[in-house]
Amino acid sequence: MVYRGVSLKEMSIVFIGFMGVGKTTIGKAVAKKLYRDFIDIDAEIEKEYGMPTSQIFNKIGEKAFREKEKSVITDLCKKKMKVISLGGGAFLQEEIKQVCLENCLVIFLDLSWENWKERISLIIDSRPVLKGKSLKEIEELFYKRQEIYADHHSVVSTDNQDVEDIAEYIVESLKLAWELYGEK
Ligand SMILES: Nc1ncnc2c1ncn2[C@@H]1O[C@H](COP(=O)(O)OP(=O)(O)OP(=O)(O)O)[C@@H](O)[C@H]1O
Ligand SMILES: O=C(O)C1=C[C@@H](O)[C@@H](O)[C@H](O)C1
Ligand SMILES: [Mg+2]
Repeated sequence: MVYRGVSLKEMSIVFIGFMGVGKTTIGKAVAKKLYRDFIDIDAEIEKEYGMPTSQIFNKIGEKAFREKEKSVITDLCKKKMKVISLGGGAFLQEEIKQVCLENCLVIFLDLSWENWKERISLIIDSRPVLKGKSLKEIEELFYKRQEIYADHHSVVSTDNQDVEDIAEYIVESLKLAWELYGEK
């Protein structure tokens, strides 16, 4: 399969999903196993502004963050052979969704609410969107956000599995797809 001159095997892989499901952690592990460059979109934005996401939200505002998120993703997802982890809110923007689905293999990392809420203390301080929200409000956001992740090429359930096992499963699935549908 070749699309716009890019073979299935060359296509960049994009991870999507709610905050804290493990896009950055798993993306990094998958990139290492595939000997590919890893790009974390939040880290790219933070590098450009020279400050962490919470400060960008506080000092410059969410609107500017979202604009930067769109331009960074639009540029980077056209590159080949990368593993790219998006921020949890990136797919709120239709343009981002379209450009990723057209140029990359989009993998949705799915985690149940029951498993997700065990992880809250690990991420609450660094995710401005969660700050000041009650557990009930976060649960509502969690379920509402599932709609934006519904458009993807593949889904991987990550409940009760460690990072290494998930990354290994993804790499093996990719190799099978490349073998079955890749050009000879
Ligand atoms: N499979 C896993 N099992 C246990 N802990 C995990 C797993 N995957 C990720 N974590 C932990 O959960 C936390 C959040 O992971 P990570 O930063 O990768 O999430 P994310 O999806 O990139 O979030 P965001 O959308 O906010 O960027 C980290 O502390 C990470 O170590
Ligand atoms: O889900 C979200 O809206 C966000 C997730 C993070 O990855 C960051 O992109 C930022 O904190 C916003
Ligand atoms: Mg991340």
